[in-house]
Amino acid sequence: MHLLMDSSTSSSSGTLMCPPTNADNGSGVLVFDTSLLQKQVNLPTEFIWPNGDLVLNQEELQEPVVDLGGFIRGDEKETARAAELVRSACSNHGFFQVINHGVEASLIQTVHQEVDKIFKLPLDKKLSLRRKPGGLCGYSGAHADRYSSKLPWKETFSFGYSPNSFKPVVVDYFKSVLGRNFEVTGWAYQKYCEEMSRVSMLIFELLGISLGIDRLHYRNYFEDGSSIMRCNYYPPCNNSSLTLGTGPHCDPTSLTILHQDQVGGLEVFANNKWQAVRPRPDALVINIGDTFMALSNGIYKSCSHRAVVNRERERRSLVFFVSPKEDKVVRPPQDLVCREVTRKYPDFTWSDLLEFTQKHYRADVATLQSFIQWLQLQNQNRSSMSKPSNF
Ligand SMILES: C=C1C[C@]23C[C@H]1CC[C@H]2[C@]1(C)CCC[C@@](C)(C(=O)O)[C@H]1[C@@H]3C(=O)O
Ligand SMILES: O=C(O)CCC(=O)C(=O)O
Ligand SMILES: [Fe+2]
Repeated sequence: MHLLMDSSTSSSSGTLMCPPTNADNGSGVLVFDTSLLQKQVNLPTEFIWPNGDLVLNQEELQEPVVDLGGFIRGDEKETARAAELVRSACSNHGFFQVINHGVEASLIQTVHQEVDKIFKLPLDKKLSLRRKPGGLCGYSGAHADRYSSKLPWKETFSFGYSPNSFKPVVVDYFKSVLGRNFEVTGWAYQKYCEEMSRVSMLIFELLGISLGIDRLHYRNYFEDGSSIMRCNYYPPCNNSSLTLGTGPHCDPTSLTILHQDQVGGLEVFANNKWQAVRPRPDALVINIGDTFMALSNGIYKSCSHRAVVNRERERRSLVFFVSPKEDKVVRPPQDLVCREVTRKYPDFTWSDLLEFTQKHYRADVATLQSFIQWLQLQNQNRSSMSKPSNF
């Protein structure tokens, strides 16, 4: 593999050298060079994950496939049936697939093809698009600019989307970072994000119905939300059994809408074992994130999942993460709290949780619990600072 490092740092993998690129800490940054890495026999230690995270999947997840057609048409019986499937999936592990969602197959196909235009760019061009420290938008190779162990075997390209903008924000982003040649690509992703946002609103309505609260409650709450779109590219890996494309984690966001190609690799930890999500070209995979778990007072689950890599085949996935507007308080509706008697999580904002995952904590399976503890500590410190001192 080919980790380029600064000359003052030695690597376990025998790497090429380049000047330090991380101006912040001057320690040098590993570079995920896919043209070289596939030729290497041994996997560099930076990419090796602990055995506990690598346990093989045993079977396929039996998640419901929810037909949205009847709900979109306003058919009451079919809506009730869809809501019941959503309720049972979300009370258990938080994963389900949706079909007849109204997103054109040709649009999904186009955005998958466009992924290659980004990841097949020359390495130096991709590095010039790298996401800034503490930020989320841009290119990342194995997250090597942020971490030095348990590196994910993937490249990502991420950008923001907000539903109520009057400007085509995605097109503008593509044009500004990649130039005019990427205007068409930008439009494909703009349309895809608009469609994902539309589907997310349908799902929020179904979630409201399934929880027996005002059906528009979550839909209205997320109307001015903020989203992150991420393209994932997982190159083939000779040592695929030692590494992971995305390590075990719960999404810190509220709702995730994912489309994976036919290679497959998404796995969910449910009923005490890893289970594969079968790829379906016509379906979108939906899962509940930590913020929605808090918004449902813990009734709906955000569950651990990961992406394994393939020995022979490259894999692509498109992920749309939905979150509330940054400063909006994350608090479950009163109806749910009354039913459950107690609040499971304190109030927080998405902006606090986002900052936690970008500055203080590497998102994993315990992000929400760790964040709540951190928040409580911050609040204690703040209140002790504001108390009059007796010395
Ligand atoms: C708030 C976020 C943190 C991550 C990007 C967004 C949405 C999901 C998060 C992530 C994908 C969860 C898995 C681990 C992670 C580090 C990754 O492998 O990409 C996460 C993201 C991140 O911090 O980049
Ligand atoms: O690529 C996948 O299938 C999973 C990616 C994922 O879980 C994520 O990006 O949060
Ligand atoms: Fe995820």
